[in-house]
Amino acid sequence: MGNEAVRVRGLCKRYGEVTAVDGVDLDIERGEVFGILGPNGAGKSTTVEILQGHRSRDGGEVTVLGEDPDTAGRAWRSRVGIVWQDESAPAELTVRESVRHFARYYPRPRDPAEVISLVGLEEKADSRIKSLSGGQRRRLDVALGVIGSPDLLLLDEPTTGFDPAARHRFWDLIRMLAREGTTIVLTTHYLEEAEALAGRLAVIAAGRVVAHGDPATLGGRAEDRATVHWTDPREGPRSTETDTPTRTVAELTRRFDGEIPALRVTRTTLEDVYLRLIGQEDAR
Ligand SMILES: Nc1ncnc2c1ncn2[C@@H]1O[C@H](COP(=O)(O)OP(=O)(O)OP(=O)(O)O)[C@@H](O)[C@H]1O
Repeated sequence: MGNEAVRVRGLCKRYGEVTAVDGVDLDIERGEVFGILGPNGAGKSTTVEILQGHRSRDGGEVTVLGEDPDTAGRAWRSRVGIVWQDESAPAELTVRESVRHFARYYPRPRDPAEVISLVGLEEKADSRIKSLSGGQRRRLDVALGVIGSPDLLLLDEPTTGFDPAARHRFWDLIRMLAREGTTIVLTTHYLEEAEALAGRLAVIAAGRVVAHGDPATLGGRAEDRATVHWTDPREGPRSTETDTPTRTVAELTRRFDGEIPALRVTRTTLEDVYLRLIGQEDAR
């Protein structure tokens, strides 16, 4: 076994007539932050649940931290942190009680107070879970996912319902865990989140990987032309596509003899590329 945290070959999963996962291959290195994108119903959660060992598969090979999640035991489970789409910690417990409770399941847990602070729930530490807002509840889910100092953290839509500040705090937490060497696999519908966190991404549509790579070059993004936008005092807003935006800006600088009104240079966003990839799939 090499440096791989996750190796998946030809993964298939059916629910009755529905083929949810249809031949997925994934290679995720130890220490990577790996993002899985895709539309609703693409098969992302099913794939992550299979990696977690919480769902059986109909075909293919899966190795997670060197073991098959279908047969791996307690020691393996303690090395894999999970953030569910809907966690069900007992509603009557307080935040602090539940984090301490879950810490006891692990051989080398983090400090519960530290984890509560890392997810920004200090002020709610003594509140009962049932009194938390949706976003606070989700932050608790993240706390329960990281309390065991996992080697691999599997997060299914971890920031759904987070306000912008909580999302940025979560990103800081993920970056800290990544620096410590934790491998992180997360699904998300927020493309700026994928771009902020993931070193590599896979886009899944209709149960298949339709593209994978780093966010900067995914789907040919790096080869796309730039667009230079400016406002001409007589003609109004103008823009031009170009392979040489620096030259275009230099020409405009000469034309305007200095400052170019309302200058902007844009490139294809990850969202543009994603929608293009998904659009191609829809057209099939
Ligand atoms: N327990 C289940 N029983 C039957 N069908 C299921 C079950 N779970 C998922 N499916 C179906 O499998 C397909 C993939 O679902 P999955 O939840 O893996 O998608 P997803 O990419 O995570 O979607 P979302 O972004 O909406 O969370 C969908 O068509 C879904 O309806």
